[in-house]
Amino acid sequence: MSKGADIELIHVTKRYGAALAVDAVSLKIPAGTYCCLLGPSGCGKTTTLRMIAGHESITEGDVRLGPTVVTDLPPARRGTAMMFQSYALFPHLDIVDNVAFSLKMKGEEKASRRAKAMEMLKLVQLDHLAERRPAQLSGGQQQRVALARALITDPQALLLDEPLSALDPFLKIKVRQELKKLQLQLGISFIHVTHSQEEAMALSDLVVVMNGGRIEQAATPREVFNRPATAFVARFMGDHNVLAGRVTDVADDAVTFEVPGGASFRAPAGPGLEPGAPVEIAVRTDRVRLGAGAMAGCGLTGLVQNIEYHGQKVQVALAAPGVDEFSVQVSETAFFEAPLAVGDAVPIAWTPQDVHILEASPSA
Ligand SMILES: Nc1ncnc2c1ncn2[C@@H]1O[C@H](COP(=O)(O)OP(=O)(O)OP(=O)(O)O)[C@@H](O)[C@H]1O
Repeated sequence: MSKGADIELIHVTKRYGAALAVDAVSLKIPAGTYCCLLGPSGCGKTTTLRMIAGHESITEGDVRLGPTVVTDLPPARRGTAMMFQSYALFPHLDIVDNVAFSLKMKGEEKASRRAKAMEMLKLVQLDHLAERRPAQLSGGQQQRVALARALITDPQALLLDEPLSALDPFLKIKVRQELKKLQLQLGISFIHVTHSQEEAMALSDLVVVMNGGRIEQAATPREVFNRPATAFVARFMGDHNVLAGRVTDVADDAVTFEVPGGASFRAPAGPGLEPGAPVEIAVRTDRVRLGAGAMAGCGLTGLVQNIEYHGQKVQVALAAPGVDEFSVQVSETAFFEAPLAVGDAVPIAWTPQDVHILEASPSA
């Protein structure tokens, strides 16, 4: 059982003068969820997080935590806690006093607040460094102090703004695992802002992909990866080819569509797919077959532009008529059974089941 509360955003909008930073965003984050707000720079994810925390006023709409509308409450009275990107530790205080600071502000007496701070430091495995100052800790350790300091207020949700961005790649993965473990242990929601799709996929129960102040898709990592709602999501998550074409034929269970270069493909039928309708599709780069392994019928031939060796996989970039960029991921074994070179012309194919039809973007 989770002790946290559901968080709900109801048509939340933020304007800075004439600029619309967040545009009528509605989202429900069930209690006990690891949620990542994911998107490119400027998409409104930090502003959304800050509005949940109460560090930014809400122009229109409401934020609810459990049964309480917290829209007009100050940060300390919302039941949320925020961990800042910079960690914002006090350099002149030792680690215990840094963690205990918010309890001091509430007037809690010294022995009791230091005891609670030590408990929090144990939780993040830093109790052995309690007497040190922030400057005497590594980046990863400072980050754990910041975590302990946010958690000491016993929040119903923890808000994290790019918590891993200052760490080196090795530490990033280690701390990421610790964050996930801590969230499961505490049972409260963590809402984590990141521009890294890899980070969001690794951590989340719920990935919220934002673009231009709006939500493009909010779903599990698997759903977002396998069934990206829009071309933006497919491109942002990566490992997908996005093709634009036009429907040429509609049967009961399948449609045929054509890309500008003349190649035509079949895909599962769907609503709104009338003859002549423009359509955008996504095909995972690891579902495409090349060369002798490619089935007949697609009629697309690609010219190899670039080959990158990635260890387990080899990434082949191709150009084809009517298709600007096309990327295929081949297993190392398959690639070296029939190696390709830059300049080779090679048949490309995939099955209709691997074609995913995309919707129009809400921010388009
Ligand atoms: N205080 C402000 N005044 C005016 N515009 C702002 C302010 N803060 C943010 N914005 C604008 O609002 C939009 C959303 O900003 P926000 O910081 O939420 O984006 P973000 O997705 O978190 O980006 P990043 O990854 O770069 O932090 C941007 O266009 C930004 O320029």
